[in-house]
Amino acid sequence: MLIQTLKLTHFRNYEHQTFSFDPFINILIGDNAQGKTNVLEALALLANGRSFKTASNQEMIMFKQDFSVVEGAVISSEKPVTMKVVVSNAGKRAFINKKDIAKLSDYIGYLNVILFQPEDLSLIQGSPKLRRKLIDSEITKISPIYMYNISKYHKLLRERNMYLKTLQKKHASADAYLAVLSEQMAALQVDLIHRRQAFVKLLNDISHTLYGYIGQEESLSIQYMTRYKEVSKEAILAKYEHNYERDIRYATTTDGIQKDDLKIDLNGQDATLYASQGQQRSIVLAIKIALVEIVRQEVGEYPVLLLDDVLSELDDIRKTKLLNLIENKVQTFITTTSVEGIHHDVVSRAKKMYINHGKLVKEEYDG
Ligand SMILES: Nc1ncnc2c1ncn2[C@@H]1O[C@H](COP(=O)(O)OP(=O)(O)OP(=O)(O)O)[C@@H](O)[C@H]1O
Repeated sequence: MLIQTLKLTHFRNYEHQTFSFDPFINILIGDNAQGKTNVLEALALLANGRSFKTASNQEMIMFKQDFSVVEGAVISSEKPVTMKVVVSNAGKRAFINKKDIAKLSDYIGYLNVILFQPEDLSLIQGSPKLRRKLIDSEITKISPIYMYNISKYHKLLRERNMYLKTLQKKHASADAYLAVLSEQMAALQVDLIHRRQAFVKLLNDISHTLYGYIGQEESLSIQYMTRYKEVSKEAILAKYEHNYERDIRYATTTDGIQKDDLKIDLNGQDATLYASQGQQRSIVLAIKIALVEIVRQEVGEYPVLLLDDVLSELDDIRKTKLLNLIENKVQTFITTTSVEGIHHDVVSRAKKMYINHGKLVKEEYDG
């Protein structure tokens, strides 16, 4: 997959700006708060129909404007495709080859991006929510069925929690409606757990090898931890029924995949407790490159890699390993305040774009 051009209209601090990109390495250079990450956000919006920074449409629209437009010319499955997202306060509209696409699941898939930000370095020690978000967003990109089922599950979960509140207020016990919601959620969870397990198995296999390549000696293992001993509709439903009284008392669904997590170990020891800062960086790096590889395996093409200010967080060895692994294979966008610290070979081959106050002020290949 390749992004050839990007056109921004009233997007964040860009009034009107067009970019054309290198098939391999693109470096966006500029001082802080000039609009480098905004470009990556626009690319991810183009790919996924949603921002990685905000759920608010208003935030993406330039101050004092009513809408913003992000358009891109992309090569997907070896064919040229135009993708466009229009953001207004009324919502977002997405277009493929100028055709209005009503369902997000029909829009995504043309362009896959993997984002690596400094925040990702807290993946190991951060809350389980971060790790669930990672697997959910990555599986969603390669599986429209997962995307559909996970959003249906969250809708049911909200509905169930609201209904539990009603029952709590009325001092009522579980009834037929609660049973129906629980049954639907149990069935969906079986499917979602199986898909998460298959994805994490792939992630484990690939990142295990990559972790060794990065130069770490320990053995990395990543497992999906479900709270259910038996993953079947009957067993999950039985757990729900067992919890009815407690759920009503606290007006919340105590069990479910919204509580699951990843178990990350080094040589059999819990990485959240024992991994050093350097080991954690290597684990996250291995996971991110594994995600790139998973897209290639599942979709048949490499995704686009977005490295937001992350190179400065990696030491020279890890930086070199990362760049070697993606070299001449993966279209990559790097944001940085300075090219110092990025290997000279990489810089000289890259297209360098200088950003100042929401404008592309200079672009060049050499130097
Ligand atoms: N809706 C908006 N309208 C106009 N400007 C905006 C909007 N949203 C953000 N900005 C501006 O965008 C700039 C931030 O851009 P961005 O996050 O891309 O910075 P950056 O170049 O990546 O900086 P850093 O190196 O600090 O990460 C800020 O100046 C901010 O005021």
